[in-house]
Amino acid sequence: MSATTKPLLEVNDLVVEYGTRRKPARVLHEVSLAVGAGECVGLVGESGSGKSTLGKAILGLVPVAGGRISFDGRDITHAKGRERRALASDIQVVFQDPYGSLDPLMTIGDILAEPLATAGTGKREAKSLVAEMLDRVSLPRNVLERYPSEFSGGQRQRIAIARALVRRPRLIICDEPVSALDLTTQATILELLIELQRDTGVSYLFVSHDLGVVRRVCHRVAVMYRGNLVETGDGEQITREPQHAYSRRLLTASPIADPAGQAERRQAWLELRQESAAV
Ligand SMILES: Nc1ncnc2c1ncn2[C@@H]1O[C@H](COP(=O)(O)OP(=O)(O)OP(=O)(O)O)[C@@H](O)[C@H]1O
Repeated sequence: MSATTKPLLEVNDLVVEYGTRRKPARVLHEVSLAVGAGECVGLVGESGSGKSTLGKAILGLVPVAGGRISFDGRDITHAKGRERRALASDIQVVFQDPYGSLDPLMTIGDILAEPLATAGTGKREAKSLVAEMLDRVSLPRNVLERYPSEFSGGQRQRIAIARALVRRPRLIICDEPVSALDLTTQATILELLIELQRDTGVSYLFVSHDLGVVRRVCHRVAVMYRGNLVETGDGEQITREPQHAYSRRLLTASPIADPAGQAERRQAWLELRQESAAV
């Protein structure tokens, strides 16, 4: 991160513990990570390494036992109540399971309008924002009266992405957003996420156990192992010369997908960052 561009999200020495006060189980050990404006940072690691817990801590869904989380220079580590609700305008999430994350009793129209109603957006403006989001995720307007059960996994994930985007957040935590989908659908959703980032400048913290997926969409990659962040770098570099033994193992287990595309995407982001620093 250059001195001229401050990261949008900064996590410093973050500690999260589950269990009880008497018998705490530490699952994040002083984790530090930064995500710049318009950047996609991938968080990879095996199951149980603490990736989702880090995402949840940023969203305020688990208590923080130590360290600090800042968003746009503001300390949000222990934000609660009104302050936390207001943060929903800036930080949103897309979960892994497009079947469980959409309320089956709500129409798509209501699902997409709900975050706007919570934010106090007027009905007319909400209607036009919802229509715009449907266009962005390539869904027709006639889905509004229908229910989640009428859609495929990929279509549901498009709806979940539209819902995350509708308040125009600056950061989306994507928690394994494609791992419940078949390979072809994975590819189209990843393309959609890349395109949306290019068009809106939103940042992503992209959680995945799949290094191949992360390399495809992310400018930088952070590797987690047993609650520790063991390595951060660009995907190219981690693939070429992994520093940590665990990264080497992760690499051996991952098919290498599109290294040229990843390098190109990182370069584009670096150029964008330089341009915005120069303004
Ligand atoms: N609510 C909870 N209570 C107690 N322990 C938990 C809780 N949630 C997660 N853990 C434990 O915390 C550790 C980290 O879990 P976490 O879900 O963050 O890992 P992960 O890397 O996201 O794994 P996965 O890829 O399987 O989702 C694991 O050991 C898990 O068992």
